[in-house]
Amino acid sequence: MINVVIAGFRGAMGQATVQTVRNQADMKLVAVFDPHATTADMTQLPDDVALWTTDVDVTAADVWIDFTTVEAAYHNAVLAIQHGIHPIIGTSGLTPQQQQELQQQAVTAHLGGLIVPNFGLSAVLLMKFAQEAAQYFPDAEVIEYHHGDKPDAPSGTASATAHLIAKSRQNAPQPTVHNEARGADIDDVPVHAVRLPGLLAHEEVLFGGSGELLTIRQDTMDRSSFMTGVLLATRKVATLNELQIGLDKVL
Ligand SMILES: NC(=O)C1=CN([C@@H]2O[C@H](COP(=O)(O)OP(=O)(O)OC[C@H]3O[C@@H](n4cnc5c(N)ncnc54)[C@H](OP(=O)(O)O)[C@@H]3O)[C@@H](O)[C@H]2O)C=CC1
Ligand SMILES: O=C(O)C1=N[C@H](C(=O)O)C[C@H](O)C1
Repeated sequence: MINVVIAGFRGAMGQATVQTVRNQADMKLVAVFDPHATTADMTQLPDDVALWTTDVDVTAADVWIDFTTVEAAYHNAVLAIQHGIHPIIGTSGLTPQQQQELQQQAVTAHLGGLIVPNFGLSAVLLMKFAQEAAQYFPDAEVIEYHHGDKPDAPSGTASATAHLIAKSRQNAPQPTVHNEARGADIDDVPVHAVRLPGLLAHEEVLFGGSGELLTIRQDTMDRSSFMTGVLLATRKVATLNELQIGLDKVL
């Protein structure tokens, strides 16, 4: 049995994850973590699910699934690692430095974990294909589209895609003139963020070559698409011996 704690259980992703975990025969939701929650927020959950509101409450679980905010996620991951709970961080927006610090803490604690920019298979494949395309088309731009409630920009997926493109391309790209209208500069990859009601989560990568264009696009229509990846990560995270980045590490 895999004992799971979910942080951010009242949010859109947290609620979907609570339902999904509770439907698995090999998983048990032992607790939810939210410093702002009260027992009144627990009405939908069975009596044997604990509410953890402070770090001293945190006791025993195998896996910590985090869908919170960028302000909370780093602290939550530290807490999980300190208590020997494998972290699966779905929350976006951790800086490369924060990710490296957490990786170092996991090494010290001899604990595996995952930081997952996107649990959806279409986005995981988009990142893989973008990495491959960047070897042949060094000139690339990322456009991500999300629902209007998303507070962070660019998305975690777009940042990860830009890092992977930069790592993969060997030739220097054409120099880009940077001004506000050219998007954020992530590893010399321009990244553009669109926020509109009606959207959920979508990403395009445009590669330009001499007289040709390649466009790779993925569309997330429903949050259920993330749940297969969440379950896969929950089942496999204990097999990792460090804090890895990307769902592909357990595919
Ligand atoms: N990796 C992936 O595939 C995906 C990642 N995400 C990411 O997941 C995160 C959450 O998204 P979403 O569910 O849409 O956002 P929501 O705003 O719906 O939910 C966030 C929740 O986090 C809670 N929260 C805030 N601070 C803490 C804390 N310190 N400890 C525990 N809970 C806390 C909030 O509760 P309160 O009201 O009390 O503040 C809220 O319920 C975002 O970063 C998003 O980008 C989203 C989709 C897929
Ligand atoms: O906030 C969201 O909705 C999403 N966040 C993640 C991100 O920032 O990349 C994953 C997905 O795009 C949905």
